[in-house]
Amino acid sequence: MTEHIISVSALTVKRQNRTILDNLHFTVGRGECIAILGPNGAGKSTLIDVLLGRLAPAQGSCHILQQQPGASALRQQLGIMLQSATLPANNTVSEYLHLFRSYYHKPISYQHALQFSGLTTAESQRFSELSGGQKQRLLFALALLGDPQVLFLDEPSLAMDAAMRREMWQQIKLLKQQGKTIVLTTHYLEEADALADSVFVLKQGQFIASGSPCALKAADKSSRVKFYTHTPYAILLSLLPDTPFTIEEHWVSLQTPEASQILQRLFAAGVQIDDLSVTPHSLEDTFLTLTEEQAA
Ligand SMILES: Nc1ncnc2c1ncn2[C@@H]1O[C@H](COP(=O)(O)OP(=O)(O)OP(=O)(O)O)[C@@H](O)[C@H]1O
Repeated sequence: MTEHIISVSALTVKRQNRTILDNLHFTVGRGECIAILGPNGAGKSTLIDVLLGRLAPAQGSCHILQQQPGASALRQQLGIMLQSATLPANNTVSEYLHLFRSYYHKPISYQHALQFSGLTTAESQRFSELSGGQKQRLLFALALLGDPQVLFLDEPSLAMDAAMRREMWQQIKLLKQQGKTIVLTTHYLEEADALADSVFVLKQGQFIASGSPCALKAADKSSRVKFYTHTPYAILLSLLPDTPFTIEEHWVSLQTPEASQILQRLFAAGVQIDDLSVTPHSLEDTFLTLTEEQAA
């Protein structure tokens, strides 16, 4: 049986009598990574606040390693990297790593932490002298210092360039293999696709979809079709009465589960099509479809 490191049941959170999280259920096993996705204001930070014991639920329960959120026994077991975190400007990378190591009973080695930070050549730089991405990398390394069982990563790769982001993804994958349980919130859907075993899409405090990134993408079978044509808008509209499409400088874009039927119809009507591309959905498309469907 899977060991549940995190279990959340019937969780409801209210602020000023307004329901912010509504009857959420989920579990996370050892070595699993879940990604919480959702548009602005969906309730992601609120959920993290509850899991960290900073906010009490109105109803339901949360347990992390069989403890209530906020329990002192959990402190050494959790690694937390929050989007809002910052550090005083004048201390160096090396000073921060030494200082934060001293907070833990069984910290990872200084060298190992430095490796996680990716700042081996910037050990003596002050926090204020680091780039946005380097600051994030340092905060990531600090979250790992106590060799935690559970990691909370809130927008971890914000401000990172593609190379730095991919390097951090590799490290997160290794941490999963070592059995760390990870709760990730991110706006980079590619990040959720690369790292998460399960994705939970939050909208107005409720999960509107959940599953593996593959399952979510497979459930949404539509593809994105794009082509170049000089056929007038009115003719395209008459051929595609039920398919929403956009046209911009002769480029037509549409999203449909029936790409081949639609293209056959256009070809049969003699529509001249150039530079055709039909691409399967990315997790981002699926996410947008889901959140737009709910809004509609
Ligand atoms: N301190 C607060 N008091 C009252 N309402 C709040 C408070 N903090 C957040 N909210 C409300 O709770 C809802 C969820 O906010 P939350 O910050 O959890 O969303 P989010 O998904 O993290 O958004 P974002 O992606 O923009 O960070 C929003 O409607 C927000 O206005």
